[in-house]
Amino acid sequence: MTAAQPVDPTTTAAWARLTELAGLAPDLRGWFAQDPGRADRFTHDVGDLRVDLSKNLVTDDVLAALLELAEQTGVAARRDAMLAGERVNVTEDRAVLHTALRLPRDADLVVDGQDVVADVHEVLGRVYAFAEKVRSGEWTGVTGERIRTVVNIGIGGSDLGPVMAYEALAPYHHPEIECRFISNIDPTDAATTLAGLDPATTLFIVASKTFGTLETLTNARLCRSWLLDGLRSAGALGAAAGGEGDAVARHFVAVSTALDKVADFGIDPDNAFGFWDWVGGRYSLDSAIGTSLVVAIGPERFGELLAGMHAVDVHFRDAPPERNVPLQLGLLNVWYGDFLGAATHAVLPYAQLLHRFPAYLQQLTMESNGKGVRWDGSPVTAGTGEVFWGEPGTNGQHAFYQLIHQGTRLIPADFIAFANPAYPLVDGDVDVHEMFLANFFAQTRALAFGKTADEVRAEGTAEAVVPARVFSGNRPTTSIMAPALTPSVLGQLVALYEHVTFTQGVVWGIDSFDQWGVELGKQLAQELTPAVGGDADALEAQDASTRALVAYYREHRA
Ligand SMILES: O=P(O)(O)OC[C@H]1O[C@H](O)[C@H](O)[C@@H](O)[C@@H]1O
Repeated sequence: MTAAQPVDPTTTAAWARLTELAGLAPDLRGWFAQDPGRADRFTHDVGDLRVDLSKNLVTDDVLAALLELAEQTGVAARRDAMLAGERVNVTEDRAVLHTALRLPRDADLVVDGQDVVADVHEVLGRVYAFAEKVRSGEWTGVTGERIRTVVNIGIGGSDLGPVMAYEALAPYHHPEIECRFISNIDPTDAATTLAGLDPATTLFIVASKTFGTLETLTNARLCRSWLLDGLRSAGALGAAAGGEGDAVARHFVAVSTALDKVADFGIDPDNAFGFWDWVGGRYSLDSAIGTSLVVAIGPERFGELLAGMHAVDVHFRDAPPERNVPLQLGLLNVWYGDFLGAATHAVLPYAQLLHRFPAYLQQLTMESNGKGVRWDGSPVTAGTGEVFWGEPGTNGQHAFYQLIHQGTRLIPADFIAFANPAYPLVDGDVDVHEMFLANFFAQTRALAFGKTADEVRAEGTAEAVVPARVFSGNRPTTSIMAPALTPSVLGQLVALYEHVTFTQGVVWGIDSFDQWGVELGKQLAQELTPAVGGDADALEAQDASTRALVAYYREHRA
């Protein structure tokens, strides 16, 4: 079964009610002053995450209307359809089962007669066995030396998730193995990432769901040449019994749903780890796409990441709407985007280790919900897909927070922080992490409650400067805290945002699991390649601007 027709959210009674409520002026100062239970009532736990929604621009009435909107647009029914393996990815006619990747071994899920749980755990077992061999040094390169560097070659979902999680879990890395990541087709990426590496101790993981992505296959070929040239000039290629083939077999593994193409590339199918078309690229960190991460942190820790994700899946499935955190966060995003005019959403981790988390979320949220048609092909009826962006605190404070505090645009922000630092350091007798957290608490407070003109005057400020120093407040934030950034907590955060994204998509009637919008550029790049290379006819077929740009390139290249 595919999905029911999307409901037009703007025709629901809840939408009408929300439109009315959007006309009321927000008043976080007043709401907190009059309602001592507000912080408590708007704070929920999901797994190890404490999520405080109370500094959002919502009243009980708004929240109730948002929950009605979810009901009237069928969020729960579609969630259940997704979890059961129905083909909710309508435009690609596929099931959407990233949640199956973290089901425990004894769970039950049969889709189209296929035992999905058994399939998932079979591949997981192979990935774990491979990772253990690399970690223990049993897996060697052609010269018999252990692997010291793992280079993941992938892009989009085959890069952003693994990089983000590798960076986030630095304290859990194997001490003798470093992972690096090549994604961009800019040759600088391969050149700088490979610089200083020893081919004899380097292992490549070519990660591509389709195994047809130009960037990844080009980079994989560059790396293969680098490997073979390096081994040859070190006189090491002769050590490989099978010559080049054996070297590639010892130094290249692949992750893909297209195992036939992996074999065509020359990678031994025994060294390939599969996954399934029901895993979207941006939802694939917890599939074999995470192999580099498994090598880095080990199977046990990766298992904790999966368990953390599963805990949030269970919450999303079972928690009642009044306590369902991903559901409420998704609805809040709809509230800000469609009723209060927000076009962007900041994600501000107060954890340096999460420095790639906003970039990861950009693909998850924007490739999922940046759509103008609904899953039945009709145009969307409301604004969709806000721009996600962010940087770790406190760096952002000294850069763009000015605009969040005093600018004319509403920017809802998620603040993420941990009670325990990854690296506790003291400056004299000051705990630096405490200083860091004080900034997190201060920012969310300043944004919510601002500073009135009278408060500014009371500090003795000259009248002419008072307006510039006033903070309006009523700038919404969600605070997410956890005891520490463990693999489980990272998994919880990822699953949380996956379900936030899903919720928004359903309200808008969007297929959050296709990405047709990336295709045109890819197609035109292929068409343009001959023109860039000097083919006059191909150049002639271009528009005037593109012709001139290509001509500029050809005139100026060295
Ligand atoms: O994993 P691959 O098949 O190589 O795809 C890599 C990426 O490129 C595509 O164009 C999509 O936009 C992404 O969703 C995908 O993650």
